[in-house]
Amino acid sequence: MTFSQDILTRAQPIMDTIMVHPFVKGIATGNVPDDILNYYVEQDEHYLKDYLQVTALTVTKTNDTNDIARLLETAQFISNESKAHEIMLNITGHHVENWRRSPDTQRYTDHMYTSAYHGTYADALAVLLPCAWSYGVIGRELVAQGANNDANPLKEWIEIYSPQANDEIDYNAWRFDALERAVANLNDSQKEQVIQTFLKSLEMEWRFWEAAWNQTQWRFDF
Ligand SMILES: Cc1ncc(CO)c(N)n1
Repeated sequence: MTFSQDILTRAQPIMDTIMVHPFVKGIATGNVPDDILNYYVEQDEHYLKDYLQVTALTVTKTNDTNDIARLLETAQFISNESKAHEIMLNITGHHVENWRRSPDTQRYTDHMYTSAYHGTYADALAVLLPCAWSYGVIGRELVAQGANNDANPLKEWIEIYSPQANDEIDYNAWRFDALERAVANLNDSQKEQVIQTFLKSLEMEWRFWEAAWNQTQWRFDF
């Protein structure tokens, strides 16, 4: 079994649970309460800013110029993500107000910074991967279910994240390929560390949906 296959096998139970999360099922039917969409977008604005910065940190951890170029290209996807946010905000009529970063968002972004800053190149790739990979799975599966129909106000949101037939590069395939190369010279315990980093990010993805669904906040105002 390759390293990527091992990761994907261990990721499956978490990914299956994300697919049946009420928020994700709500996206499939186009029914998500406004408060939940607003909370999600407000938190995702924080998240995506940090995602870009951690991508920049990851760039400094490799000397492979092709990987560097690809990482910089993935940062360009951020403009699509702004569109994804606009689709949700058009439904609710909300404008981003820079709400306080929630405990779950803080925990996820702290995990990203810590892994990328203190870890190897492989750790940095692994901490970023579940973000794009899990949304790619959501997009693909919702399109396969026909959820991107004209009656769904989140149709375009789904299509932003689903792989397109005319995509020139399969970035998630490249991400796993880069990770495979990055772990090639690591020993077994270092490899296990990389898998843990990936799976923790994937659980944080589940928590991100869950936090929005439950509108999780800090207990105190300070
Ligand atoms: C939390 C989170 N994970 C993944 C994505 C997809 O890039 C996103 N926009 N937000």
